[in-house]
Amino acid sequence: MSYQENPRQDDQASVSSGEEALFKLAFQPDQWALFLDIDGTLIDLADTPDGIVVPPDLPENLHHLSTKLNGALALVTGRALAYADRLFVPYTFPIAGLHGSERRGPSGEISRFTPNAAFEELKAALAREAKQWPGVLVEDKGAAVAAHYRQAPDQRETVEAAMPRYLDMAGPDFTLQRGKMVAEIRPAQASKGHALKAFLDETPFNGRKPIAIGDDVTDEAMFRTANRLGGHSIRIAETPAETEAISTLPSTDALRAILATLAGAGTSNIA
Ligand SMILES: O=P(O)(O)OC[C@H]1O[C@H](O[C@H]2O[C@H](CO)[C@@H](O)[C@H](O)[C@H]2O)[C@H](O)[C@@H](O)[C@@H]1O
Ligand SMILES: [Mg+2]
Repeated sequence: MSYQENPRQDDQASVSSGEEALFKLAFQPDQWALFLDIDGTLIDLADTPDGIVVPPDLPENLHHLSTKLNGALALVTGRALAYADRLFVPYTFPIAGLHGSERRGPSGEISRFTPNAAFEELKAALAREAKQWPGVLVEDKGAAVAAHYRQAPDQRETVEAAMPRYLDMAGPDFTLQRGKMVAEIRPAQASKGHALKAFLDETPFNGRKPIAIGDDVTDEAMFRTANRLGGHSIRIAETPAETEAISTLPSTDALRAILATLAGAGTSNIA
């Protein structure tokens, strides 16, 4: 397994940094909280949003790891909360969806942004126009809407040209979020960084230092927050990526292998 450090150091130092950061969970399970992005981090990317495959042992490994951290493990995703929940049945975790616009804390209480009727019309208009963009998929996520061009990279410019128009229609409560082969309009007031901080204000996350792991532009906000709070941040990146994450891991496989080890270690806690 190889790691890259940001800023780059020699390979051995990078390996130590990345692996050591995660193994802090094992040696100090009452001092750390884990924040995990989903697509491109826990789960391999696929051609379409619905094409992802959840590795069969992943939900249970996360459940065991969460138990060892006394529940201080949260998912922080751009997916809609309800969709993300379905990926990990029978387990549920504290979770932030739509890049932090909806959140279910450890108590089970859900807070979310509710768009007005005009946003429904906007989504319908985007879906209609996208029918003229061969291969582009529109994903209705409730309070957000994404236009995916992974299956039609030649449509990128068309999508990029159109989305600011839809953002204007959506108004100041919304922002344009870019991601991997996707542009989406989502509520502006939230971010993954704010979501991470909100979790840390609640039991059992409070008093712990965060480790945030992600793979995309939207995750940079939680990397910054984790770094600022004295925690650690790890970006999943097969190739060098511009990031504020303190270290990187080369693949979802590499991360899942470490999480599986952490999940399996010990009985009552990780140590
Ligand atoms: O914050 P995340 O959990 O990483 O979610 C980010 C977006 O993930 C999904 O889109 C991405 O993954 C798809 C499946 O692999 C892929 O086809 C697409 O190109 C990627 O952009 C999801 O569909 C989005 O709603 C999330 O915002
Ligand atoms: Mg991701």
